[in-house]
Amino acid sequence: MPKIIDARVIVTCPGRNFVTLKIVTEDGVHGIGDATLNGRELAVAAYLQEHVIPCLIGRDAHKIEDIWQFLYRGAYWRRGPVTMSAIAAVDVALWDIKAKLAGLPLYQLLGGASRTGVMVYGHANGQTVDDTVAQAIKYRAMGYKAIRLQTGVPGLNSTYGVSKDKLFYEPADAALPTENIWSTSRYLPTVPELFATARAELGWDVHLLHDSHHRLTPIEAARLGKDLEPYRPFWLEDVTPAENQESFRWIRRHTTTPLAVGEVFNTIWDCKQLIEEQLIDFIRTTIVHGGGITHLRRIASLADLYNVRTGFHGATDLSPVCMGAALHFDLWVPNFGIQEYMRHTPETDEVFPHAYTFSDGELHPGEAAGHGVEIDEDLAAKYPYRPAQLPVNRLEDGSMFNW
Ligand SMILES: O=C(O)[C@@H](O)[C@@H](O)[C@H](O)[C@H](O)CO
Ligand SMILES: [Mg+2]
Repeated sequence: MPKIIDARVIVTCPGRNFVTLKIVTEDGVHGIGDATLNGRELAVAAYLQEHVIPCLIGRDAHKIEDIWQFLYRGAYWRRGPVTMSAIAAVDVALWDIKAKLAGLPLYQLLGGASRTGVMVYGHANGQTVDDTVAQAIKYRAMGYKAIRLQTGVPGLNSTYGVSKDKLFYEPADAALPTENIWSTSRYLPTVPELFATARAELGWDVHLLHDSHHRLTPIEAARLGKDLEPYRPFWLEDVTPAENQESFRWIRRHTTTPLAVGEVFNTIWDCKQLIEEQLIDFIRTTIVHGGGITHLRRIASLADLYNVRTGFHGATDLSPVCMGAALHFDLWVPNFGIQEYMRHTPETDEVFPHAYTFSDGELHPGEAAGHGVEIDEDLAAKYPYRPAQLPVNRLEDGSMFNW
């Protein structure tokens, strides 16, 4: 058996913080998994270091399912983003090892390729509608077949998704949370205007998406969905918080705009009702926050029964390790929808050399054995951890709101 003899947590900040778990077996094969939880990185690092790693030493790296169940059931305290990100890191590192030992790219172990490439969407953003559409035109020229449009809201200093960097967006911008101001009434009219201009300029041969970042009530979301129907969006993302899964019934009753949700979910229990009642069209939970490949596979299989497709989260805080693993999953999963692809900084790409490549609006995980992503530990050590938290939002009258 490939016995686990060492496991270590690597925290590095090549432009932003990433937590990576490296597991090493007796015969020298190693695997890595992403454990990054934006703004709460060290909680996962400590969970792994103090509570998980001691349990891994001496185990058979091939027993992925048994180790998953051990960590999930064995903790007694189930679910939650910290626990599930830690389990995901172990799971992905073990899948990496298994595929390396088999000498195969990971997607072959999952069931082989179901498609030739993974359609991705880019994140076009700008202060004004015209700036955003100009960015979208650039994405189109780069070959993207799907583009998410985010624009500034007149009268608000900043809003989710709008930044000075155009290929990546980094919201965790300070050691303590930045305070933003939010107004739903100012925001709501901007999106249909953005989509009308985008359709006029870009035409219909491109998928357009939008993220409301959990800021609407169900009935406001229903209104936005109806207003966008003429522009045929690919999806509206995270329109309302989903702790109460039933609330999506209200949106569903009023609009045919497809709905995507779930980047903050961490288990199948967060989306069971949403899927079984067909209240959503795309599930966004990704490998690192959803318990790894082993658990995501269960979510995707349930979703497949109800015509819900995958649309994994892929912002900059999901490390190249998560992206690599997600792309193997995407290439295989029968009910694939789309994959978010926000590029990493050149420094991040250097710390995490990877086999995945982009061309013609699609990513491909590559043919390297394993998931195809490595970490350069010497380089990683040159970028020490920097405290950074996500922003918060207040309404114009000072009330705390969802960011
Ligand atoms: O869809 C997305 O990419 C997001 O909603 C993220 O930008 C999200 O805000 C960050 O991943 C939070 O860490
Ligand atoms: Mg989002």
